[in-house]
Amino acid sequence: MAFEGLTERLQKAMRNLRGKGKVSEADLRETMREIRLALLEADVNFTVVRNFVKRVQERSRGAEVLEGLNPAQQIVKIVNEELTKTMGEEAVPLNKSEKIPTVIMMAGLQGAGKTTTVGKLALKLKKEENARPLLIAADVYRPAAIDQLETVGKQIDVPVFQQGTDVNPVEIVRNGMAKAKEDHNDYVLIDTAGRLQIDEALMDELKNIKELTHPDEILLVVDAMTGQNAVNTAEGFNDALDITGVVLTKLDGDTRGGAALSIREVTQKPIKFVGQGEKMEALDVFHPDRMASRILGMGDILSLIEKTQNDYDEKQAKELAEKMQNNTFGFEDFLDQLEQIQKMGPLDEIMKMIPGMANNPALKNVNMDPKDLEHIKAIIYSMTYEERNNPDLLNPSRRRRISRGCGRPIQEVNRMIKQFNQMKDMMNKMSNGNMSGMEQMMGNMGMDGMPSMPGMGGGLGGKISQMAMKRMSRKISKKMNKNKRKRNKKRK
Ligand SMILES: Nc1nc2c(ncn2[C@@H]2O[C@H](COP(=O)(O)OP(=O)(O)OP(=O)(O)O)[C@@H](O)[C@H]2O)c(=O)[nH]1
Repeated sequence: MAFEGLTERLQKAMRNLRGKGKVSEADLRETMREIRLALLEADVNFTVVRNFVKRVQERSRGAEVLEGLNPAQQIVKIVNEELTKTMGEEAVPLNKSEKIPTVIMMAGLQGAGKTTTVGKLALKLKKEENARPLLIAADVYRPAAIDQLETVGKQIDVPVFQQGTDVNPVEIVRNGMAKAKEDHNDYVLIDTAGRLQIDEALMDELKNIKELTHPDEILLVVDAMTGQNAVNTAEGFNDALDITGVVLTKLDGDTRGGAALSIREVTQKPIKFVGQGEKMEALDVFHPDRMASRILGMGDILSLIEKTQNDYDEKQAKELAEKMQNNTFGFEDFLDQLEQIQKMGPLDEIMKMIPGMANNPALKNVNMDPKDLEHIKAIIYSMTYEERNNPDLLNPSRRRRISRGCGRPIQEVNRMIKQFNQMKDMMNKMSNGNMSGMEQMMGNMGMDGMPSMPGMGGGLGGKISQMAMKRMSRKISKKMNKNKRKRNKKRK
């Protein structure tokens, strides 16, 4: 799971401050030492770590006294804000040309995910802007690369311009650009060659393509799993090409966090997108604040809502919310959800976006590996219609019948039903305004045991969660209104 170690270590560092009315200089030094080690272990660039810790330490010392926040809560808030700042404050949109086509040149080392990202970005533009992109295959050194781009193009139904491997790449790009003008494509995405390492010949070729096309974007694709190497690669490409942004791929893997946290500060270039899976849909805009929350294990509810909004219609979402609230969520709905979730990406990543779930031990028990999904479906298919809609009917003899029907062991049937009930219970609590998710988050952050706040469930931590909830609900309603406006506009 991405950032797992870092999240745990940062939470542990801040837990040391738990329950302290006043943070002594020694406490602060110890916490900063832990934070520094956590970041270094996550392969964050040394200078970035030094600057980060210095800023957090300075701000924590002179901790601006916020009404209602105790020192420990303030430090969590400072760490969150500084993590965000390190990654660039705000999401940076794609540069666009006033005249079509907008030219996006994609660069990166072999295997970083360049070709895949070209396809993902083209699909995103097509879906979100109704764009008509053209992809140009300019990697002539590996015939397989051209085939791969052709396959991607077919998959997303976007044309690919290619001239095989015998024509000079700059010439291919020149011809591809002419073709795009002729066909009035509004975007051109150029898939350039990759090498195992940065070399002069490659850089010269890329410079020539840059000179020819004056791209609006030069996006460097780097593999998040390679940590410091990704940062060094970004530095090298940036020196040669003056890139305009970075796409960080494979954030769905168990990357430690080094690349995400270092690239912006080292290169001064924004991370614009993140790749979070192999599927064509798995490309998301990079939001530094959401990534900071995710790293701190505070969840990323906004991205989760966006993901669901992309895949659900409003009616479905409303029905689901009602079912959660009335506790009438049954196995039929569960099947629907499983299929939706399968489309969104790996389940553990989705769950991590829910506040408090990142390091939740319960999550480790929610055993829904994609390969188990078919078994889960088989179990549900062996239930009668009544049983699916009223899981309380599932007594031992019915369970044995289901087990025989689907050919899965009874233990597995029992486990699945138990997990389903746990999930249902959690959904019901969260949707009925019982802030268990938020409480858990505060618990993880070492904020439990604080005096309880009137109007918020018992025994939870202080004002910061109230503030976070308010901010979050403001953001959510803003986002939903924006999406509504977009939809209305589309309808017109
Ligand atoms: N899990 C995961 N895999 C990814 C992601 N992006 C790309 N990949 C996979 O990484 C592998 C390499 O991706 P490519 O797109 O072929 O890489 P490339 O940079 O074009 O490589 P060359 O064509 O060899 O220069 C493929 O198996 C992709 O499916 C991602 O965000 N997550």
